[in-house]
Amino acid sequence: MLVLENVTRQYRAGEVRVAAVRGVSLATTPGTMTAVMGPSGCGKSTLLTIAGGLQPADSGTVTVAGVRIDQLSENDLYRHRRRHIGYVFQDYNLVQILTVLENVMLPAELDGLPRRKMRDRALGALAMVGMADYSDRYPDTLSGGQQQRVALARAICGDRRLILADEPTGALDSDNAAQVLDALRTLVRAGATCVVVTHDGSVAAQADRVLHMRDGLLDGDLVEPSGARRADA
Ligand SMILES: Nc1ncnc2c1ncn2[C@@H]1O[C@H](COP(=O)(O)OP(=O)(O)OP(=O)(O)O)[C@@H](O)[C@H]1O
Repeated sequence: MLVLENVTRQYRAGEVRVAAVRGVSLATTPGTMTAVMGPSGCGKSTLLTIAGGLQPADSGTVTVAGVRIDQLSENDLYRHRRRHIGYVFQDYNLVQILTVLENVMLPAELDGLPRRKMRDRALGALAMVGMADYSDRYPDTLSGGQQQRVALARAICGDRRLILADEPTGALDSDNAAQVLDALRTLVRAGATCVVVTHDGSVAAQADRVLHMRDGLLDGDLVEPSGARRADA
C-alpha cells in the first residue's frame, strides 16, 4: 500500500540545514499497522507527511496504492490523496461548527457525490469506529477519544485504505487512548493499512511492526561507504 525508497528531506532555516530524513526505505503490508517511534525531532512527522504527499521529498520515491505520487502533478496528487489516504492528527482537526456526520461527510462532499451516498458512506464509517449513535452531535460535546474516533471515521470514509496517524493518542488519557486504539485495530482488521507515529508504548504494543527512528534514519538502516543509506523494507 505504501512503499518508500531512499527518501530524503532537508530543511533550511537561513544558513542552517537540518537533514530531517536521511534515506529511508519502508514497505508496508496491507491490513497491518506499523508504528514508528523515536525521540523528538528525529524526523517522524516529516516522514509521515512525505508518505502522504503533504510535502515532497528531496529525493527518493513514494508509492501509494501502486502509483508513484512523487511523479504526479499537483492536481493528480490531490485526487490520489483524497482517494487513498486518510490523515489523523493529535488534535483531531474536526470542524467545530459541523456535526459528527457532516465532518465525516466532508471529504465526500468535496468529491461532489450525491448527498444520500455521502450520508451512507459516512454512517458506515462511523459505525466501524462505534460512533454511529453520535452522528448529530457537535465535536465539543464529545470526549477526546470520541472525537479522535470521528477523525478516524473521516480518514477511512470512502474506502480510503491508508491511514497515516501522527500521535493519535497524544492528547488522550489511557481509557480514551484504548478506545481509539480499538477503533484503529478494527479498521486494520477490515483491511486498512496504518502507519502511526507515536511516543505511546500502548500504541506500539498494538502494532504488527514497530520501527525505531533516530537522526533521520529508521531501524536497520545501513550506512554505505559512499554515504548512501538504505533501510530494511
Ligand atoms: N518546517 C521546518 N523548517 C525547518 N526545520 C524543520 C521544519 N520541520 C521540522 N524541522 C526540523 O526537522 C527535524 C525533524 O522534525 P520532525 O517534526 O519531523 O521530527 P519528529 O520526530 O516528528 O518530532 P516530534 O516527535 O517532536 O514531533 C527537527 O530537527 C525539526 O526541528
